[in-house]
Amino acid sequence: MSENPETTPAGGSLADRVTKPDESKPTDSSNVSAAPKEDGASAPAKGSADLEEPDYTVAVKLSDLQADPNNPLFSVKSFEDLGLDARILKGLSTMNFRKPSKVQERALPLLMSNPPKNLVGQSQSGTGKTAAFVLNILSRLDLSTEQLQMTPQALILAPTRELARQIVGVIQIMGQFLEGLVIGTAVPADSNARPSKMDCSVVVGTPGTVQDMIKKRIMNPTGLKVLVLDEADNMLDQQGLGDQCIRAKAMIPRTVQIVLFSATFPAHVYRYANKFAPAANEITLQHEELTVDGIKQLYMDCNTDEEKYQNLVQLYGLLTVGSSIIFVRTRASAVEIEKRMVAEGHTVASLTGGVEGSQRDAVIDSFRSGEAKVLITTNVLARGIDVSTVSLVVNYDIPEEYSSGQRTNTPDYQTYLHRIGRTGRFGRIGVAISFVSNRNEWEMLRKIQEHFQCVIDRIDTSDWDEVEDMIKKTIKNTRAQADFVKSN
Ligand SMILES: Nc1ncnc2c1ncn2[C@@H]1O[C@H](COP(=O)(O)OP(=O)(O)OP(=O)(O)O)[C@@H](O)[C@H]1O
Repeated sequence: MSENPETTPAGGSLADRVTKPDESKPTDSSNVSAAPKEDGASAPAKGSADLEEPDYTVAVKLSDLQADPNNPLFSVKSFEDLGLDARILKGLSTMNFRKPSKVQERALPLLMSNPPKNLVGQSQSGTGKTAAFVLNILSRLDLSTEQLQMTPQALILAPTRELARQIVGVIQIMGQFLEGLVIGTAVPADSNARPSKMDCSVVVGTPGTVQDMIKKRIMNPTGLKVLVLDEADNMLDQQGLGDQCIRAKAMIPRTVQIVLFSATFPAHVYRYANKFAPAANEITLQHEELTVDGIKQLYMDCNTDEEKYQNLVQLYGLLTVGSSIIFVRTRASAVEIEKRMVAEGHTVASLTGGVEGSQRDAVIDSFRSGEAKVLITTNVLARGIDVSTVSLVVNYDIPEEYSSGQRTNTPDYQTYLHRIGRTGRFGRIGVAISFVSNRNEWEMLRKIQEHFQCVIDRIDTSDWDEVEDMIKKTIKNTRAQADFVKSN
């Protein structure tokens, strides 16, 4: 069992309802593009197909990547071919989604066929799994009466409040032309807030809060038709979350379509996933297929912990080229590094599970909007978070497996992959740098390369100008495979 030092606080009680401003009219586009800034994924505002990064050299267009059969974004069909409702197609077009990705093209027919079948779906980070499950849900909703609009028909569970809020943002935009669609967010409340009833068509939340709401009859589960677990391997495997998911599932109709998605499904969780979603259709990958070509993986030798810090400070100028996420092992070191860097005049923010409720929302929102460009965090944000401007990820500490609360010196392969996957989203280019300061970390890095059959190159820190040049050059190519393909 992989146990992260960070877990989502469970059992909060606030329902944060998001209701359409005017049910009779589709939300206007100014409202829509404002939404991701404060809440949802950053990409839908501009659309991944329509990068506006004028300073950067765009070497390969998204359409080229989507035409390459070896690319996870490849597809032969169009969204129209997938039989989606015209109002949903209109939502996709405002997001600038021109063609489905491979996982969308494969998953949607399996998800949308009748009678509904369960699905266990795997695809690389940043390849559009969210749209795959959201499109199925939107297609299955019956919003023909007010009562139906106010009764949850689909439930999406995610491991963190940040991811739940992000998914709400995606549904808001994708479903903006569906009259009567009401979305509820079920995440832990600030301590003084009162829960409001989940009178909505779709609920997105963290498992502890959802379970609590069903128990307290704040949420009525009897009309549910679809249950989605995003980051399903983590949800089923992580201490606490797994039990909460099972209890939530026991409270909802047995007839629901169960959909599990993740970039990773380690073997022991996969077997369990098949029990959770019986007789499911499956879309799976080999672990050598899991790394994303657009993410350039590097490492930096640091002799001591202090040298890790000094290298981070040296990198600061690069961290702010786009946006960056620094992953550390513990909440305490996130806070410590933040304090030290701020005291030295750098602008950084930190987000850990030690912070709660709306305070956490304020930090992630300022990171999404670009106000804060460097975010120091723990594994709490390793999964799912989609901020398209993130061009650099730093593993200040290499992610490690825990056993009975103790470190094991064994790399946490899944977390490594999810962490680096915060960059290089949907065909973009990103850089991931791991700091290595002792023999154990070196050994873990070696195992990671072996496991994923990938090469992690060393950065020579004897000449910082050169380091800067190399990283900048990589980051400035916004599309995956750009340089790698063209220069070879
Ligand atoms: N068909 C599409 N065309 C253009 N952009 C897309 C398409 N599908 C998804 N995207 C964009 O790609 C980005 C990544 O999508 P998403 O967050 O769903 O990835 P994911 O597979 O869930 O990744 P992770 O495993 O990290 O959670 C998002 O910004 C999304 O808006």
